[in-house]
Amino acid sequence: NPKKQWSLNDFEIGKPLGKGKFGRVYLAREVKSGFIVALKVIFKEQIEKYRLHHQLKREMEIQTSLRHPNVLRLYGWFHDEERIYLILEYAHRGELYRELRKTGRLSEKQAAIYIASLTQALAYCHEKHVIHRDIKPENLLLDHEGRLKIADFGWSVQSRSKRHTMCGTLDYLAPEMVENKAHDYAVDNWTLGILCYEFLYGVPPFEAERQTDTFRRIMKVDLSFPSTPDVSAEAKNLISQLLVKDSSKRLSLQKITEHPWIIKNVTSHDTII
Ligand SMILES: Cc1cc(Nc2nc(/C=C/c3ccccc3)nc3cc(N4CCN(C)CC4)ccc23)n[nH]1
Repeated sequence: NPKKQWSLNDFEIGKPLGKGKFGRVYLAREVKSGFIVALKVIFKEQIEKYRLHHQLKREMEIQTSLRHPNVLRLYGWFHDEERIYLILEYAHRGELYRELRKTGRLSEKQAAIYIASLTQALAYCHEKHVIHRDIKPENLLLDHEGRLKIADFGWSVQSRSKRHTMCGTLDYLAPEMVENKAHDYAVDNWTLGILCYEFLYGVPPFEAERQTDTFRRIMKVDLSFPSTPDVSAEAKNLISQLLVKDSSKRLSLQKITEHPWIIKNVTSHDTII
């Protein structure tokens, strides 16, 4: 229940799942119910040192308010002297990018299912005036049914106006973000194009040795499709309609769900549950 005041005594802490910038994430079990969660522990001095108090507060408000099958739940939080604890939904199959590294790349059907799930999650976030801005494989988790969950709303913002803040690694950033220009919801549409390419080819489209080269390739939208693996024309068509420099010309989330490649590969039951 959301109003309960949680404390560390309510949980048995399990193995560490990963280490983020500001603390670690642990497997944990709520003692009374036996309910499994992921407990994200953040050190207050780290937050104060980088003056991220307001950003963390915003991440928590945003993630608490979002309820969608493809958005990782933030059930609640508590703090003690030195740390803040976020009680997060546990995704049993871990990080999507590890699956991507293991298999190299995904089948067109699997890639389309993930893109359709992400599109539905983003459409939900955008109607709640939330731009995620940092969708990348590291922020995508898989639950026990292999359903995709967007995690880590650290860089998302409640937005009614244009945003001007720099964030994230370059590979996934839209030109207007890389140029530090005003940007809006359409940055997430660009990122869907990046992810779709990476799901199918195993690497992001503008990858380069040095960040300056990635920057240049993004600004030029220097997009090319290798001859192998052999990727369908529909998939390339969708990617080409998302990786468009003019953000107003990118395919809308609605149009993505209606795209032939999505229709062909995703029967609705895969993503609706
Ligand atoms: C918030 C959250 C995480 C989570 N689940 C998992 N997170 C992370 C790695 C997490 C992490 C956290 C911070 C920084 C880096 C990684 N790794 C996981 C690895 C998992 N396994 C079980 C399945 N195995 C095949 C691979 C290892 C399962 C769940 C994981 N659910 N909810």
